[in-house]
Amino acid sequence: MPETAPLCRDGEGPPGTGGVPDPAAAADRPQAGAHLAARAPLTALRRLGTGPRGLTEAEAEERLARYGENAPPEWHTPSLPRRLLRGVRDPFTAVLLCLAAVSTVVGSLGTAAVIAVLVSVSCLLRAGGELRADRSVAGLRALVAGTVTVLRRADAADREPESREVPVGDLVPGDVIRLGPGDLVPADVLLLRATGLVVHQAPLTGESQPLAKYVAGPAEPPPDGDTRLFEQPQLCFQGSSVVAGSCTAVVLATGADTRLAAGHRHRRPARSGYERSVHRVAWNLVRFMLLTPPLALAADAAVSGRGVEILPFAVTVAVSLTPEMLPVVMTAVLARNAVALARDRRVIVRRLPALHDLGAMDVLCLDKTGTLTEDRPVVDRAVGPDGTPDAEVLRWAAVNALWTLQLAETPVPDALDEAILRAAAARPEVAGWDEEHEGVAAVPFDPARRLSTAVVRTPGRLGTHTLVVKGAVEAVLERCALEEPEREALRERAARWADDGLRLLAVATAERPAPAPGKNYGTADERGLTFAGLVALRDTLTTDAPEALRALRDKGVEVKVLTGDHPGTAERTCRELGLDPAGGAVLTADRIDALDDRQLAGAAQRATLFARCTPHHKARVVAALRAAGRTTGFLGDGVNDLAALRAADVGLCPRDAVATVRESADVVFGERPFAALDETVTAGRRSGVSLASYLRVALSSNFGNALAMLVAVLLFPFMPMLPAQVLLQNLFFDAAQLTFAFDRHGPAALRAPAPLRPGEILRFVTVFGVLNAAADMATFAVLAATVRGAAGEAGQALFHAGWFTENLLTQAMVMVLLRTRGRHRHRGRPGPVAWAAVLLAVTGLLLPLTPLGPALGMVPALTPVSYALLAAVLGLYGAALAVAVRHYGRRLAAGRAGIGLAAGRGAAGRQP
Ligand SMILES: Nc1ncnc2c1ncn2[C@@H]1O[C@H](COP(=O)(O)OP(=O)(O)OP(=O)(O)O)[C@@H](O)[C@H]1O
Ligand SMILES: [Mg+2]
Repeated sequence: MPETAPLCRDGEGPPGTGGVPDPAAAADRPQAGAHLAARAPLTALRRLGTGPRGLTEAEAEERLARYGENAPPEWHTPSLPRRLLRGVRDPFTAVLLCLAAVSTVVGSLGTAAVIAVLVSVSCLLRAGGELRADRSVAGLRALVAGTVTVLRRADAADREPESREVPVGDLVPGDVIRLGPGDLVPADVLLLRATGLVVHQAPLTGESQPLAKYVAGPAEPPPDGDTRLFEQPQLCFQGSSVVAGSCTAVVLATGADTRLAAGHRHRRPARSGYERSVHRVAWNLVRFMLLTPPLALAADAAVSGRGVEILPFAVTVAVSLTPEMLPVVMTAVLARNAVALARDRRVIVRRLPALHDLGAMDVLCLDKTGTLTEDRPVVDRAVGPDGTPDAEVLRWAAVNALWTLQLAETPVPDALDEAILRAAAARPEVAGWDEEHEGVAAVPFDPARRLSTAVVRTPGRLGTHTLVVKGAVEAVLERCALEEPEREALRERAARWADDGLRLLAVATAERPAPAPGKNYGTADERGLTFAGLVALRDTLTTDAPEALRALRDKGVEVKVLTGDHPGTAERTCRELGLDPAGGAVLTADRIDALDDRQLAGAAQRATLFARCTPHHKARVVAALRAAGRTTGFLGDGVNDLAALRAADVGLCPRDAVATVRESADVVFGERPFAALDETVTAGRRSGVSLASYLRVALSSNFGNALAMLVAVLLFPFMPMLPAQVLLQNLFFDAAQLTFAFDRHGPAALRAPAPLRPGEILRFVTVFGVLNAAADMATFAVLAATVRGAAGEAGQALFHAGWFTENLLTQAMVMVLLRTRGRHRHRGRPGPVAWAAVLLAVTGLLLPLTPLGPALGMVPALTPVSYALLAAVLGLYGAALAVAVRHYGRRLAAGRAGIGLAAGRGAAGRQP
């Protein structure tokens, strides 16, 4: 806040009259355009058919029926047709559709039909998976749905409105609401009164700097037509969040009429680390796929010159390279784990890809107050400047708390204020504290300033006001008129108490002549204060935190604490949690300020505790950790955590977090966060490991096959497999791969973070794809030797049957062997993937023997010798795979990198 920021005076805002309902005006639905017209509060209230005392219950009910629910746009889940359409936008689907078009043009209608079936099945399965996941989360949405403080009257005769909490969805135009720090602006509103209000409008404007909002005084000219809508000081919009201060406002537009809803229709959400990883892998494949048909044609032209006759085959090779089921398996893996978390642990994953990021997370930053502690502070003692108990200190602290609450009209008091008010009410020695003073102005607590200030009339002294300031010890002491040694002594006393785990607030006062009418108090008046004393409070540790954090560290997730509190208090908390902050130095905000981003990246990795952080510091530390290549999670609950939560790879919060935090978090815990943290991380890792093993298997096998077929075109005067055969075996393989969504993993696989690394995956796919192609070449050699005797068509049918069988057998083998390394494998009964592999192998062996075989152009008439040779090729391939997996896994482990084959750490999607 700038030094000259005004401390708002009481009584600012519209006069408490008017509000005569104007039914005619109320009848026209308030549209977004009405915002601009509605600058003067009184006019707006009249046009909305309401008054400063809000609507009656009956009016609100009638309007709710008329305007509908005030649902934020992200609640509107897309319909099934829209989901299906979205599936078509996927790059693989797009390529497949192109290939289908080419097939149709060259008259290969069968191929086109098979591709159409593949695309439809994939889109349907994917949309179904998403729908299921959305439904399960929607069921829990009520659990985290926000409420808002609204002023309503029982009936028109009722003069005084009652302030009560209603679900955000029940808000209607004309409602008068109150907002405080951490609240999400639930609709488009016009301010009636505001005190130190600062809002963050990034979701609407992308502007990261918070903006002050206020009611322009009657003397101030109305903003001119050029002032952009979002910059108008008297308007706040749905989707913005209150960073500091408070206000009373009238609702102008709700639901689909808000600016956010209007903008939402045109915006695409940003990509997460996971999406970037998958995207990179996908585009590399697409490039290769697009290259395949021309490559096949060119190769053929060079060798045998069959021309367009071979085009259907070339298209088929490209199709066989496509992992059609990739989007399906990806969605299914994530959805299945998210649904299980919602059902079993009441954990809501609001953004599916966040589950992968959670599994990749290798450092978790935690807020202290309210997350690691209960945030139910109790006043322990209040002492004067000399360190002896002094009731006067508690009295001033209570006066500050009461008047900041009253004048700033914050809907809910913060925990420290509540504790002070409770203590003052219970202690006879401060009796009467709430009647002696009358408040004049106030600035509510702001985590960046770490202060709250109230101005009250001084009893018995007309024309004199008393400024009462309370806040963090350092922030208050630096504003007090004290000699340096004295200030230092007070700081030291505070540090000693903080070491005992006490939370501290300093209190100071100053008498000032009342300013002339029209002049306001400014933050510059908070200088030269008289130090009154300290209030010490106790807060208890969340009982299940130590155990949960230990479990997390055992799983390779580093834990760091980022707090706005005193370093001493925070250090004590860390020790009680079993985190040793002394190992790495404690970084305080002033030290963080002294470091540039690069230095901070190093320092942030070493430190465990970061104290006296403002919201900005918390976000900087998180960003620095990410820049250092760490996948960073943030768990917090307060307004001061919002920026950090947004800066993290994955943001987590408890259910009772402030509304803005809940709306920004990727994962919301429905019950105690620490009770479910371990399982949530494990679910994330399970997703990551499943996805990585699916990608390894599907891509290396497809790549190997495509490579082998391209080479075969060069070597043989006939096609190594007919298009229909390729497509059919592709279909079988795809179906088998769907089981990856249900894959099980041994505990060893889940012991370390499991990020998807596109670079590693592509390298793996290249190595194992070439190995796979080599096995296919060996198969070709055996088959070529076998069919040498059989002439023409019959020989080809034999060749085709042989390769069909061998190919499905190798794919089955790849499914089992490339999934996970030995000790990471699930022990016990074979899982769904193993069963699918068996089924695939059996299909490969038996299908050519059924009537379908000859219908597809396959005649299995291999000699026993050929069978023996093929078995040998298969055995050799299996052995080579096993050796390569072991070798590759060890190399990866040595390089501290992993794609689920080995333990590793690092950021998903950010390495080259
Ligand atoms: N209502 C209040 N009035 C005056 N000072 C306050 C108030 N609430 C907090 N403070 C002071 O400001 C400091 C910073 O508060 P902030 O809310 O940023 O973090 P915190 O609650 O201490 O810790 P955490 O970041 O772990 O939640 C507190 O440690 C306290 O000294
Ligand atoms: Mg907190």
